[in-house]
Amino acid sequence: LPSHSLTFLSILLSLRSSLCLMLNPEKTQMVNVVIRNLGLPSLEVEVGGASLLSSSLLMPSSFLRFMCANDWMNLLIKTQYVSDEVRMWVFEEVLPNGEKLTDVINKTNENANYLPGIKLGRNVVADPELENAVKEANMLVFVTPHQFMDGICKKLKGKIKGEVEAISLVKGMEVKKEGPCMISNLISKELGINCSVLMGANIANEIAVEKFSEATVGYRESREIADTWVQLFSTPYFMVTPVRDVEGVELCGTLKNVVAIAAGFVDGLEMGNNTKASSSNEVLSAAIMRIGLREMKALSKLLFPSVKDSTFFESCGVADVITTCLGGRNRRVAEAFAQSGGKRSFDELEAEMLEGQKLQGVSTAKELYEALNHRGWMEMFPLFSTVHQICIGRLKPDAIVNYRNFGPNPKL
Ligand SMILES: NC(=O)c1ccc[n+]([C@@H]2O[C@H](COP(=O)([O-])OP(=O)(O)OC[C@H]3O[C@@H](n4cnc5c(N)ncnc54)[C@H](O)[C@@H]3O)[C@@H](O)[C@H]2O)c1
Ligand SMILES: O=P(O)(O)OC[C@H](O)CO
Repeated sequence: LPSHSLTFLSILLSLRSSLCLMLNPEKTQMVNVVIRNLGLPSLEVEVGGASLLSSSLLMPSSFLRFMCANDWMNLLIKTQYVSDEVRMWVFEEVLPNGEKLTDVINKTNENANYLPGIKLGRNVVADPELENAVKEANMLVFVTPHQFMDGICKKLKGKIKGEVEAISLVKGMEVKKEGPCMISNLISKELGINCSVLMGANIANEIAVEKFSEATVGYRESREIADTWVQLFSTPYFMVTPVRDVEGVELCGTLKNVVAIAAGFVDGLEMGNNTKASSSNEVLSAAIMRIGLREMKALSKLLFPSVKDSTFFESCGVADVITTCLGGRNRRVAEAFAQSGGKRSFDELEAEMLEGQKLQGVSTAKELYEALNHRGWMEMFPLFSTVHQICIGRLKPDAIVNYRNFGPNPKL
């Protein structure tokens, strides 16, 4: 698998193969949860055991569960430090040898599809039954490609009981008739529970090898809940900062994927050019990142006036834009798309290059385009709208460097 498949903390939420961690606070003094995105990265979480888990806000009972599927989630599942059973919801797949993915995980402690070579804790149990996996949960972590979240929430509706807190690592949005719906909102509305978010510059394969990185927890009201998530995910090499701005943090994680597609187009346009001048490419990439960040901030504040400027300087903001535009899957596949002159479709390239992992930026660009169109904001966001039009073949990839479209916009 491509190393970055770890899909970050989305681990916690992605449903490709979801996970549930069940921790018994009475037995657990210190819980270290290692989260791995699809292939490499791992995120270690230290939990102040009893004190954290017995927080009245979070856990009337004693179960912490992670619902995730793939990369990111699998990192979390490297829970050899968790004393009790860890249940992980896994989107069932049949491997080429005919075995079920969940059987293989339970037999070998390895996710052969999305995290090969990494031993999960012996207490990790892969569960293909979504409802069973979340039973008795009072902390839920969602990490799944955003396109599956609506279906997952519908299946879970009415099944989540009691005092439950959720956190979403999913970078993406749903567009409903009434406008864009952030995934944390979808979870809150469908399941009737509070949902925080965790976003940041987190390429799975780098986290897998425990390179230092940061993330931002966006919370709504309770600092106590935010601190609990921060404690849960923080490790010496994974620094988590709480910010009271759920929408701002989540929109950063969502919109940066569209900027990364634009950055990939720029890189792809250079391919085949023997005189490729890295300096000019860097200049162009920097321009795309700056323009993208400006559109991210402007749109976020238009949608939610409460969004804070300072959020864009957290890991979820400028850092994730840089990381994804330099090293993410969205950038890589968009580069291949531009190299083909737009002749190969994103679906084809995704299947060929990502081996089961899912691109977020292309569908988000479409959703964004619909939302901008619906509100009459298209002209205010030329980068966002150009990306979608290139993706569907209405414009050629080199439209991304039509700087006249991206000049100063007094409305932003
Ligand atoms: N990989 C990273 O580096 C990374 C980092 C940060 C955030 N994220 C975010 O995490 C989220 C999940 O991304 P990912 O990279 O872990 O996933 P992915 O892109 O690797 O997608 C594959 C996952 O989708 C699941 N899946 C496939 N079909 C499904 C279905 N019908 N229903 C439910 N699940 C299905 C598979 O089981 C597998 O776990 C995304 O929002 C992503 O933006 C990823
Ligand atoms: O590989 P990408 O493009 O999905 O990006 C992964 C993460 O979101 C980077 O923070």
